Amino acid sequence: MKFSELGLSEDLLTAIEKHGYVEATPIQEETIPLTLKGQDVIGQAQTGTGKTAAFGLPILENIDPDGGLQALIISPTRELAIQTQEELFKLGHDKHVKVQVVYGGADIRKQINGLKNRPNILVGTPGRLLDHLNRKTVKLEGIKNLVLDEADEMLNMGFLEDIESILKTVPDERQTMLFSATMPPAIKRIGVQFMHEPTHIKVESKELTTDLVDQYYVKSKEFEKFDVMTRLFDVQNPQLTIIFGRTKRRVDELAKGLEMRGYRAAGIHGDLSQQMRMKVLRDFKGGQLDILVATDVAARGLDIKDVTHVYNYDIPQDPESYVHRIGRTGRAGAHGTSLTFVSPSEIDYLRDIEKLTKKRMLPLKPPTKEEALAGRIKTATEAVESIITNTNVDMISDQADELVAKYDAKTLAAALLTAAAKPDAEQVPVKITPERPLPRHKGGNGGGGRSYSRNRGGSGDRRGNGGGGYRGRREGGDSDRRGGSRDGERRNGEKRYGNGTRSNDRRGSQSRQGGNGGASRRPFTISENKD
Ligand SMILES: Nc1ncnc2c1ncn2[C@@H]1O[C@H](COP(=O)(O)OP(=O)(O)OP(=O)(O)O)[C@@H](O)[C@H]1O
Repeated sequence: MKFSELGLSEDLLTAIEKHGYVEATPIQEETIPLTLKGQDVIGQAQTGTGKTAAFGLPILENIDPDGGLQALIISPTRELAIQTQEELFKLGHDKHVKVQVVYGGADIRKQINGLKNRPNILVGTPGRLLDHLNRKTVKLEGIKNLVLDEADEMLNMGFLEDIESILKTVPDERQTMLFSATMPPAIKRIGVQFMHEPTHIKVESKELTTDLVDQYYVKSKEFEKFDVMTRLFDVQNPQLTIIFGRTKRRVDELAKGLEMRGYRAAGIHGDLSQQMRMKVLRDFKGGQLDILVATDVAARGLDIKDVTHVYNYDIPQDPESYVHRIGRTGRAGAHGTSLTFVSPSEIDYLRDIEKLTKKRMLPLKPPTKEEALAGRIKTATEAVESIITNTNVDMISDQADELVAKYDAKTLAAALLTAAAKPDAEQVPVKITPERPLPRHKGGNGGGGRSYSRNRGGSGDRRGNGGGGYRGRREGGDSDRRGGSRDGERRNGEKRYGNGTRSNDRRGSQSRQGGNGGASRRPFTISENKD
């Protein structure tokens, strides 16, 4: 359906067109007319289907740019808050709508100065919003529209108290919107208490996850996982990848290990400074990194273009988390692949996920060393071909002549391929501290039977609670349940193989431009439904 049929004004329709949107997505089509009328809405649709614009456009439509603060959007993570601010700013630019973002880990004085400019829409994370409320640097009495983005996350026990405190200061006569791809019934019941006769719009689809993502799993023992993963990289040749780990320590170690093996990788989690978090994300978006290793801090809402693969190095404890993690790929019509490692004792968790998503993951056999090497050489061959295309022979003609006089063509080609393939990289020892597998649980609960008790877990160690209470989170949305993070371990991706140029790096720019269309992603072995 065209946006022009949804009741939006010319100003916004022009902005939407500039933004490159042609047709409204189903969630936009169904919710925009209702929200324009002022109704409370729970909007549920698959990841990457445009929920931000679904709640953002009606808000922008009704904003009076001279009317001060009228809308509040609460986000679970800083990065998501920033992203939402940016999107609404762009869409509302022609209408001169002022959109500000406040989040933890950033200079509060700058935010206070910004707030003096009387924004119309405020996007924020709960902790920092509360901070501003306590300092009286923000007043919410003019709020007409309230959005809890990633609503189930916002209403889980880690955030609920903060949300309740914030909502006490927002007028009751407001429009409230909850949006998420997942909405467990127990959480929805909590949310409804903050709403007035809401309509639940659930974009019906057979599955909860988008069918644009091919979902695989690999059975693997804890100590084998790292090598299996890098072998999978060799055969799959992923272009832009997010790896999710369970703890901050895990994320640090994986990022470091990948760098040691020559990959351009960096980690992101809640113990890093906000500056570092933003730098890592910027580098990933800008092509300076090929692999982002993350805790669940990056699982919700982040919209990064062209992520081709999501790897769950650790299977998530709750099925909803899986939906959001793999939803970082397969967005806005693009295609993606996800792969989840599962230890033999964690298989019940996998089945729980499948019950929630109503989709089977396909089992995948770990590639052998030989298959991995073949994958590396294939990628290296493509890299060499690209180097040849871009080589200016005249520039190093004399040295080239010398080499040609000394060696035969095959030796030269093999040397070039070896340099590009770095077959020794797999030998670089990488030690990843073993994590205990998730506690066994009997008779999968299908994602519906967890108790959303009011225990507030904070950021402590949640392991071993057997999935009883929903996990607790603090600002930053980091679900890390254990400490042990090591700040600043991230190193420059080129260090280890530093004498090569970046374009010589097989994980480098070549692999990003290559556009291999998935052809080189295929050759890995699929053994159908062994479990
Ligand atoms: N009507 C549209 N046409 C084309 N692209 C769109 C449209 N609406 C949104 N998009 C784009 O689709 C991508 C995903 O949108 P968005 O981030 O809002 O998804 P989401 O449903 O909120 O996902 P998640 O559940 O992961 O938060 C964004 O890049 C956005 O700009």
